[in-house]
Amino acid sequence: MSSANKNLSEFSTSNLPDVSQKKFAIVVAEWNAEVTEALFDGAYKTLIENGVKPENIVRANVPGSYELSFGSQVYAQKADIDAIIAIGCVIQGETKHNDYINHAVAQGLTNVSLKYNKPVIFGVLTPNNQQQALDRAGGIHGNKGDEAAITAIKMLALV
Ligand SMILES: Nc1c(NC[C@H](O)[C@H](O)[C@H](O)CO)[nH]c(=O)[nH]c1=O
Ligand SMILES: CC(=O)[C@@H](O)COP(=O)(O)O
Repeated sequence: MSSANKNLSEFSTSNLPDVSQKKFAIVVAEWNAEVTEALFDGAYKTLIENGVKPENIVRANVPGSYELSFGSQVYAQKADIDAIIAIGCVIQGETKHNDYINHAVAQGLTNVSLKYNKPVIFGVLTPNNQQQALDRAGGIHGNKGDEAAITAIKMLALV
């Protein structure tokens, strides 16, 4: 389906669970920081807007998206962390390097989530170019960070 001129991050905030006592870790890749900082800002803002207390949000940085799996695992094994949001942006280059990163981090985050029985949200953009990334980090297609935060909250209704 074409994504032209659509906000790809539209979501419902009805029937969200009470997360006033829930603690979130946001793990942020430093590669493409202009994009990942915008995604983090969106995720943080959305968590707060939907009932999460500032003191219950912890942030950690990792060098690149490939390291998001390990960074997320560090927090998933902490008893007081209820959900993890992994933020990254992997922009296609000349080689297949981005494909390997994307597949590794998608599978890695899934593995962490299942191993520790906690929501680990895939807040990683995989654009073909910088503009596509900016469009999805507060641009014409919304902010994937907002979407990742709502997803984390919704998943806590299950556990
Ligand atoms: N090119 C991008 C990278 N590359 C770095 C890797 O994520 C990783 O840190 C390195 O391979 C060492 O393990 N990372 C991104 O997040 N985004 C990119 O566009
Ligand atoms: C996705 C990346 O790691 C990127 O820096 C790789 O670029 P290239 O495929 O041109 O080496």
